[in-house]
Amino acid sequence: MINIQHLTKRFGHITALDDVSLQLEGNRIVGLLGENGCGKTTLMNILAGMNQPSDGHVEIAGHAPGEYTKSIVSYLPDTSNLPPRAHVKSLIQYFDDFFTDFKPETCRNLLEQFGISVDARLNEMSKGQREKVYVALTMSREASVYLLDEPISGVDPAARDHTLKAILSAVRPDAVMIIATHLVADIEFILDDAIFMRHGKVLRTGAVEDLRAESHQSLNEYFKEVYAS
Ligand SMILES: Nc1ncnc2c1ncn2[C@@H]1O[C@H](COP(=O)(O)OP(=O)(O)OP(=O)(O)O)[C@@H](O)[C@H]1O
Repeated sequence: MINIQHLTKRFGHITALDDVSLQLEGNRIVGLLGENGCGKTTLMNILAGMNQPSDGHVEIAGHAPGEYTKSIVSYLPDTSNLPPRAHVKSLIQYFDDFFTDFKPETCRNLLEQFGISVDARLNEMSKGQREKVYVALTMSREASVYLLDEPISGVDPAARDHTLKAILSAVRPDAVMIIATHLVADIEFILDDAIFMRHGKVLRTGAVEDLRAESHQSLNEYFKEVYAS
């Protein structure tokens, strides 16, 4: 589904991504993990068609990121550009007008599970509630690729499991979902694969089950060990 070959992204003298190659199949949930500034958001932005590679090659379902891939990629960026004064119901309408694969009923259902009224305004909500609105909107597209950048960092720990289960209930079975996060302990139970990044490079990649078996520890413990060294 996603083929990345020798991808490099430079911002002036900063190399945010350095010769990254990855192949990601459908029907997988992938954790994109690593320290601050290691290139996770840059990679997501390139896959979402919001930023251009400096070098290398990216294909999603056989197409370079652009108009077509935007129609099959549902992206939840780490900072929202949705109008803060908008009511949730207007955002549902906006997504419905803009994305042909958007399912308003799925969105209302998710919001109900999160206990969020469609009459509420974004700027009247807490950070965690706003994140849940963004999750509901993003997951209500019948996309082939879901890109979630820190989707639950503002959600309180007690509600994270519930939010992640709601995400899982909405993801299309043949889709690939990439979740960039620092919250490895909270999220590892839903991951099939993990990508560890450092300084713009892929440090380690593999099935979470294999990483746990090889290291004899949880993904979170293994993650801490790798980044402590
Ligand atoms: N528009 C930009 N202009 C200049 N440098 C940038 C830009 N975007 C990202 N960078 C730099 O590229 C590197 C990677 O940033 P990126 O946001 O991809 O990291 P990240 O892994 O998502 O970090 P975090 O976990 O803190 O969100 C950093 O050194 C950052 O300063």
